[in-house]
Amino acid sequence: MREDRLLVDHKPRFAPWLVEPMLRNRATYMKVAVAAALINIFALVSSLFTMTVYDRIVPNEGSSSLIGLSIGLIFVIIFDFVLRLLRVYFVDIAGANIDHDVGETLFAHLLALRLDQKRGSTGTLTGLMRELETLRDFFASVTLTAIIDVPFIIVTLAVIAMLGGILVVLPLAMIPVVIGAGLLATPSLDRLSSRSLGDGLVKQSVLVEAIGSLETVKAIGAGPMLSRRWQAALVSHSESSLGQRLAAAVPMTVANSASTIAYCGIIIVGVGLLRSNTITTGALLACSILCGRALAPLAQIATLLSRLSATRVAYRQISALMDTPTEGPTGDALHPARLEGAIELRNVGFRYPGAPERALDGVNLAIKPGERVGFLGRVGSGKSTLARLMLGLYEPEEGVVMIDGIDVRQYAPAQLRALIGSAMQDNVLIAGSVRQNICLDRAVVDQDEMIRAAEISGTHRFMGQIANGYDLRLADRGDGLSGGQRQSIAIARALAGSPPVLIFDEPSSAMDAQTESDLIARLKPEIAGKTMILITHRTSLLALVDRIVILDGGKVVADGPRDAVLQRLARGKAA
Ligand SMILES: Nc1ncnc2c1ncn2[C@@H]1O[C@H](COP(=O)(O)OP(=O)(O)OP(=O)(O)O)[C@@H](O)[C@H]1O
Repeated sequence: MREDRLLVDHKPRFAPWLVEPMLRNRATYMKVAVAAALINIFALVSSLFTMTVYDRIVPNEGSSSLIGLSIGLIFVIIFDFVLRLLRVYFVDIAGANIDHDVGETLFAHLLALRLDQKRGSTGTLTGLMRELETLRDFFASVTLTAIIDVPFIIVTLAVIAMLGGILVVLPLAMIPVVIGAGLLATPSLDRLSSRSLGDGLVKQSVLVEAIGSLETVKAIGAGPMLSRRWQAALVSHSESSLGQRLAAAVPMTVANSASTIAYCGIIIVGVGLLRSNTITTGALLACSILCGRALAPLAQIATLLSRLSATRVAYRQISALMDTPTEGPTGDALHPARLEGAIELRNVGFRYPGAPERALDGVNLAIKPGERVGFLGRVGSGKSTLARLMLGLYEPEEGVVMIDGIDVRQYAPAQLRALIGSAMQDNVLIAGSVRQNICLDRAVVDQDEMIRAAEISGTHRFMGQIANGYDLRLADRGDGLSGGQRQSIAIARALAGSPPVLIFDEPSSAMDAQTESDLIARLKPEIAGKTMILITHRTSLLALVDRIVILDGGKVVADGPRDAVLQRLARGKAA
């Protein structure tokens, strides 16, 4: 038997992404527990005060004792007030810390997600991230301290038994009723919370789609279709939310009614005991006050149970996201300081998740350091896919992609991509200034380097002439700039820092002929000695390359020196 078979795959019951931040805050939660314990003790004190006043002070008209007791009680009330504030403060601090730590881990995980493992639309993923708030609300809620109050139910009941004897049966009998109602409601609450979350995610995804592409939605008249989707999502979400709230109200209402029944029962039975002189008036009053105190945590537990369902559903969803594999090797990743720029694909086959056909099939290519290769091919022939595999954004299903003779999967993804300047087809810009979009907070890109890259790409022409041009804030995804301007900034971003490998996917598709030919002239000296992958439909750009590869249906159908391949293409067309 192989050794690794002997190892049991131990999966912790509670995920470390949540447990570790909670443990880090245990000192704060301890303070909350101490405050809650003292609040419970003070609650006992105030009921004993009532009993003492009725039984000892009222019959004896002892004014000095009453003044003494009142002063003592004032101190208790002040302490109780301060402790209650502190309890809220500490719970809030712990909740905020947990929210911060979990949020950070989750965002880092989201950025490292393997693209082939990404499930759901952008809206669904953003909705899922919002579930963090449900977790935070739970850990930052004072209701959570009801758990600490639970052991004090026994203490309070013991005091009721001491003062009122048989009267303790009444609150005691209500405990299973409240717990039973809570337990009965839990399965439906779980189901409804889960449905409500799912409906909320659908709503979010319609919203993100509509807002993200508002211009297109209006231009193509997709508004009515999206409105119908939005209506359906609204109806479904409000139905499930209503059900969730109703199911949560049942145990809470049962807890309130149980408390009233126990209180009235204590008064009715207590009057009988009073007549038979079994208890004193003070004891009866103290018992009625304590009955409310004993059952209050149960009402809070009922509230907690409803929150717990929503929290459990959010936890499961976030856990599923956290369990999604991230990119990069499982062992120690390679962090190369520089790259030579050799790229090799050996028998590479690739299929997008769920796609019926392979996007790449049996691709073999060897690109030497400093070689500049143009990729041509029809729409959907696999050119962009090839670039994505070189960047390690996707892993091949078959074969291997190597950079400098090392499988791309062995590199730390962020480090590899820092050494490859890429301008992909959709050249999305990030909200922020033009400077931020070019520099991306990289230490290697200072102001001079930014301007150098911007001059080559042509960005300096339109940004350098506006006052504060580089600090011009771009809206979401670079809206507000023309397609060609966005492409120019994306090229500057790729060139900044002078990476040894460049991958350009249709870099000039939105540029006019003059802008493009100026760009080609400025790029020529810049790309000397660098490995370049240039995907294009424009023959003018081929002036930058010395070799051409043609793809068709995910396969290499031609590969050779630029002029020879172009001649063959021209002959083929002429024939
Ligand atoms: N994210 C994706 N998920 C599923 N299939 C995809 C995805 N991206 C591309 N494809 C499919 O993979 C195939 C190759 O696409 P690719 O984008 O590599 O083509 P291309 O040669 O770059 O095309 P174009 O010239 O239009 O940019 C196509 O059939 C396409 O439908």
